Amino acid sequence: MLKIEKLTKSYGSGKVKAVDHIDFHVKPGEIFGFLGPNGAGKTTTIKMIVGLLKPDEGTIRINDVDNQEDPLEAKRQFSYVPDDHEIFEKLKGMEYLHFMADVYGVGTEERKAAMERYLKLFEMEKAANDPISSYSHGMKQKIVLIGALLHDPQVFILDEPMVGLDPKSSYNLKELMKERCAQGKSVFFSTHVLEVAEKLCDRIAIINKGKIIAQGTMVELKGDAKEKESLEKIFLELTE
Ligand SMILES: Nc1ncnc2c1ncn2[C@@H]1O[C@H](COP(=O)(O)OP(=O)(O)OP(=O)(O)O)[C@@H](O)[C@H]1O
Repeated sequence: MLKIEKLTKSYGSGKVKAVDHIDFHVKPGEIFGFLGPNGAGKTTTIKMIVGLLKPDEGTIRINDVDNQEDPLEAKRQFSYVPDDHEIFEKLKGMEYLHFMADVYGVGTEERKAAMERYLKLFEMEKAANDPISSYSHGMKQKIVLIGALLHDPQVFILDEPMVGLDPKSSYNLKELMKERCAQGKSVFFSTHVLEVAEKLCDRIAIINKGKIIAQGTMVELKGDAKEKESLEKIFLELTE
């Protein structure tokens, strides 16, 4: 569903190798966590997957569509929730949602039902009529999440999605991730919250200095580590 092979990206004419020949495969029905210390290469990887950065080498297939050969079709296969919220602040929440639904060609009835469901779930019904410029960080995160869910993507890609969400919204997002996976869709997200990754993810990859240093289920990762304990201990041991 999301297949990454030999993906590589350098900045500053090759001086900083941010991502160095990484491979991973997110299967249908899987929640896949992407972990790593600050500056490890997570956001660079995600930006290549969603088409915001051009890889130096490697391939990215989203739902069997190569994102360099057919970028438009590849973009129809996923939704992306970035870690910064560079959205149209002058729009009202509702206007932004209609814009997103238009971009993805979501029909009138379908968008109405999805908006009703997700605005209620994230307690944004009233705020949807206010300009996004008046929103808190968490509210911006929620409107971006709702916009990303409207076209019911096969692959849901999120960069640090829990940051700024209150406990209830964070819980609801985790439940939504599980629901999507039960429907055979995939979720790929980066996080620094190891407890969330440990509880939620079917599989995890740990990236450090641009290279994937461990990958697998929690059981498999524990098998690789000296300390057969928490993901936190495994993470600290592998990235030290
Ligand atoms: N636009 C850029 N120009 C030059 N170097 C960059 C640029 N963006 C990222 N880098 C460098 O690439 C490396 C990987 O950065 P990246 O943002 O992908 O890491 P990250 O794992 O997402 O980090 P964090 O957890 O801190 O968000 C770092 O060394 C970073 O300094």
